[in-house]
Amino acid sequence: MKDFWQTCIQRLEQDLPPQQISAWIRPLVPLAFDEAQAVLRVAAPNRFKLDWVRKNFSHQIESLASEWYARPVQVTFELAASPAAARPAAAAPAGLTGASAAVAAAGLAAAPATAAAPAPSPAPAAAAAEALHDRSRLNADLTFDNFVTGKANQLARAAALQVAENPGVSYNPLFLYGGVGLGKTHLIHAIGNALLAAGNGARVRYVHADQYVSDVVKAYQRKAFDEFKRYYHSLDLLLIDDIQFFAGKNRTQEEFFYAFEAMVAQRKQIIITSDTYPKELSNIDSRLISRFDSGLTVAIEPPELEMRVAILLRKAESEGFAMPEEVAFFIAKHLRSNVRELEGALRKVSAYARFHGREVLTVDVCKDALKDLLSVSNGQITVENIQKTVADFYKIKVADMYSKRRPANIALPRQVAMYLAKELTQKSLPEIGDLFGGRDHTTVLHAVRKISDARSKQSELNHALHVLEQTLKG
Ligand SMILES: Nc1ncnc2c1ncn2[C@@H]1O[C@H](COP(=O)(O)OP(=O)(O)OP(=O)(O)O)[C@@H](O)[C@H]1O
Repeated sequence: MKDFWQTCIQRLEQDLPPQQISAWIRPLVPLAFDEAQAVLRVAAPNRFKLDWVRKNFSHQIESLASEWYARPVQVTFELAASPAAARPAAAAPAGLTGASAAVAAAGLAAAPATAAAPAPSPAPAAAAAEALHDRSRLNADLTFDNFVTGKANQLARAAALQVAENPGVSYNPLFLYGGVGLGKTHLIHAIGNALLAAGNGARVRYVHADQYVSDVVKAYQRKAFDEFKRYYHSLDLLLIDDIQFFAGKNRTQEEFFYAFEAMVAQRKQIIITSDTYPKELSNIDSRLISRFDSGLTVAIEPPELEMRVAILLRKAESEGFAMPEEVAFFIAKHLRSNVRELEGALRKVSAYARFHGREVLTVDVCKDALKDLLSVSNGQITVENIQKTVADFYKIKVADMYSKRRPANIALPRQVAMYLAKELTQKSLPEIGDLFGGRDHTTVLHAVRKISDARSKQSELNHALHVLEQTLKG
């Protein structure tokens, strides 16, 4: 068993970052392998790690064990100091269920010394870890392990991992921005969860910007600003989601400014998410905007096709739902805007297949299940629609799209709209020119080339185009 465990760690080291190995895998202790039942018992040091490992790594460990023992092996996890781990295993202890009970009843070898000392349950360390976790308001399901990576988010993920490993040191603040449903919230929970799991008692708090605003209001009403300040300033990691909701909330912005200054001065980590990059935030104090931009600002882009397929396959697998690749490709080709939309589609397809008793999921079944979603996403995009959306986005008048005026603040949006018209509609260059106030087709061609070239070099323009495409595709 020891040989297996060593190999298992080595194999996991090839797939997982070192931080995850030291946080999750090394603290585990293999207790015994029951030959008759093909069950491997593994102890985790506290309840939090136990739940996490069971949820995120049991699958990988099980398949490695099955490979090693050349038959299907079940892995069960238990608390290291729990009576189950300590018992010499003559009879199943009360409260144990399923495989653990079977294993205990089957009579296993005595647990190793680390796990053998009888201890009162629950272990104090586990209780403390749980309490920290509850206070943090983190969702334990959102981890690095189940965050699918692709071109669209690899930078953001790398920065997030770096910050989770060296909080307060590498990038402070870390500012993540991107459109709806692209995984910003997921990623910041993953950072918080990783930090908690490292088990050094860090004080972590996730808060949505709206909640922070209402905390400020409550502190104001109760005249409890000192307490409010003490709490926020004492955190080691503050994760604040959707900061654009601070717009126009002056008192909130002021309080946040003080919290920000205090935390950064003490090398406490702040991570912020937003739907746009700092300079584009409206109604936010310029002092704050410059602070937001003073660490590392990274975009999360909408996922590309391959990544959308990978997300669908991964999510289907984790829900025990068999999805053929061609079905995943079909969904991913039609639903392009964000991950939340993909999750919704997956739920629909799986419910539909279950309801109609379809065991084998085909593209036709999928078309039926997603009829509504697909008709919306295939809705016609018109040049008029593009002109209006782009004008709103850049805060100019729609009439400027056809006018002959050429100041820079109008010329760029107009070129963007021409580019999108070429990309998203079937119209020819002369037809697009006509719709832009009777311009020549070479003007349109110039705009298309210019924007397409600029988008590959300027990440802000690229992001703006993604947002516009997402809006237009609904
Ligand atoms: N790369 C990814 N891998 C796996 N799941 C993802 C990924 N990106 C997003 N998700 C999932 O998609 C859903 C939406 O993501 P999330 O809530 O993090 O988006 P968001 O960017 O914070 O959006 P909003 O701005 O609307 O709050 C979540 O269930 C999340 O777990």
